[in-house]
Amino acid sequence: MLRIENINFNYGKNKILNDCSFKLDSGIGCILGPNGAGKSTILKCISGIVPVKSGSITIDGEKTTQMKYKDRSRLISYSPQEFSINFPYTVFEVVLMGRNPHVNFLAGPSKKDEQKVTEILNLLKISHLKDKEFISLSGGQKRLVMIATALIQDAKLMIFDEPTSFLDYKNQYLVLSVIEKISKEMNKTVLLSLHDPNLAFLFCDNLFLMKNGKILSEIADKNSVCPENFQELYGINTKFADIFGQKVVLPDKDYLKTMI
Ligand SMILES: Nc1ncnc2c1ncn2[C@@H]1O[C@H](COP(=O)(O)OP(=O)(O)OP(=O)(O)O)[C@@H](O)[C@H]1O
Repeated sequence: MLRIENINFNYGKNKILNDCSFKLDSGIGCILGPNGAGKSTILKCISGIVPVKSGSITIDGEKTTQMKYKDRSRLISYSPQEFSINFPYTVFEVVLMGRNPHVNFLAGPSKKDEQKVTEILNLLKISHLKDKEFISLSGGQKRLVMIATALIQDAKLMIFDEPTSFLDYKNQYLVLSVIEKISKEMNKTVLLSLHDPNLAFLFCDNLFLMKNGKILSEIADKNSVCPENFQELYGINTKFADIFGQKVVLPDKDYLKTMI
């Protein structure tokens, strides 16, 4: 499905992405890595928000870098880490905008598009916010609305940059459960970034470990990730456990004490 081959990206003279390659065939893939590793940058490159300097990005064999904006928007949705909307749009209007790639410019959104907004707001349990102005919402509520806007775009590949940031304990699980449900039931491929490896173990099929603008391994089955990988990635010792059949990682507290 998604193939990233040797992509490079600079901000000015600073090399940010260095020959990154990986592939994601289906399901949910997660990029894990320390602050500043380049996670947001690579997601922006794949979404076409920023242009890659060299290398190739394809979806089902089609080069996305050469696509027109509207064609790419039907193929890839992108939910950013930060968002700002200054106009007093309601939540309903903001989510409806997610349908733009499918809407005929002259006819405007249809009743069916509006129905989809209601469905997605119900799915994310935020229908009570529908008439509120987006700018009046809390950080976590805004995050849920932006997730709804991405989901309604109905793209083949859905990209979410830290979809759990600002969300409370329950809503982190709710959002990832909705993403997982949509990925499974509607056969969507998802690429996201997270900071919590336990959420990644719980919801994601493949992990891509990223450090200093490089993907450390091209394909990382989550079952093969081990404490050595986390030592290389974050420079801390961790302990892995199996709890109720679920892989879990915890930092080694004795090791943490040696760091301070
Ligand atoms: N607009 C920009 N101009 C210049 N440098 C930038 C810009 N955006 C990001 N960078 C730099 O690119 C590098 C990678 O940033 P990026 O946001 O991709 O990392 P990240 O892994 O997503 O980090 P975090 O986990 O902290 O969100 C950092 O060194 C950052 O300072």
